[in-house]
Amino acid sequence: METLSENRCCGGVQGVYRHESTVTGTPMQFSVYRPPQAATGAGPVPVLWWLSGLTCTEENFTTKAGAQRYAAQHGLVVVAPDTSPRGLDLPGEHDTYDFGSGAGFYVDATQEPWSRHYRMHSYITEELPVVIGEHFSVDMTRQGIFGHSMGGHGALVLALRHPARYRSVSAFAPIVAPSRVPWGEKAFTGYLGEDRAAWANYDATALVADSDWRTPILIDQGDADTFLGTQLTPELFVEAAQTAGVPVTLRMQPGYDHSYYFMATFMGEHIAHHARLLAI
Ligand SMILES: N[C@@H](CCC(=O)N[C@@H](CSC=O)C(=O)NCC(=O)O)C(=O)O
Repeated sequence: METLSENRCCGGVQGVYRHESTVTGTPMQFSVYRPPQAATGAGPVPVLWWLSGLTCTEENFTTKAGAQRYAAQHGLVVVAPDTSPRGLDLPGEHDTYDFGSGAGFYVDATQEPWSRHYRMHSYITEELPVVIGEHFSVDMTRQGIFGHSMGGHGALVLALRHPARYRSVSAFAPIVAPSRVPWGEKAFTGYLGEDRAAWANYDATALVADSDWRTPILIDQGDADTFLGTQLTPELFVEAAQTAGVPVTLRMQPGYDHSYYFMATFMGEHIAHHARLLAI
């Protein structure tokens, strides 16, 4: 692992790192915030994973979300991976903002030419945790996950598919039913193929219908978000969760849009939500 930068922040350290991923077959960058508690020798601290949305790298969350202050307050390491492999030039990979680079959708692609490199599900659940565990003082028995939009989709899917791994989950403006909206249909067709049966493994609304997840899920959604009705459809997830007995709170936030200004406003409440569940 190579250190690209480290800056003192809120009493801890905000770092950016790079490693060679065998899962994606590319170099991958990620950011890690270490709170002051991680430096005092007080013992390993819980890990909170952040998954970003379309067009993001590991940097957007680090510079725009204002999460470090709250992570420091609660003593959480926060890891933010990139949103796709980089450094490739697959056909069409860089042509549109919602597919290919910056748009890995947290799936393991099965379709050529994506299947060799676009394996973000395995990267985030298998390879990166090992790297984090080796290099940082973290308690891997206490992991939570949250994210935004495409990353909110990723957070919900990873938590529902790996309930023994993640103790807490929340999301900002998540794409909750990718199989049924244009962003998801485009990505899943490209990465997973035409057979929609294969899509259900990566669709939070399909997954929650058959889930025994029982810790509270927090979702914040701005009602002035221009993607709300067409791409995000949070009511579909809430309905399926309630039917399955999965506790979910959807907070419609008046006047807020899809931006990091919205997320920065409620970031403290999301991190407190995770800290409460990870303290158990
Ligand atoms: N360029 C696109 C929209 C891109 C966009 O809004 N990206 C969001 C995530 S959207 C869902 O995953 C984002 O987080 N952007 C980075 C940022 O720093 O704001 C369009 O114009 O429609």
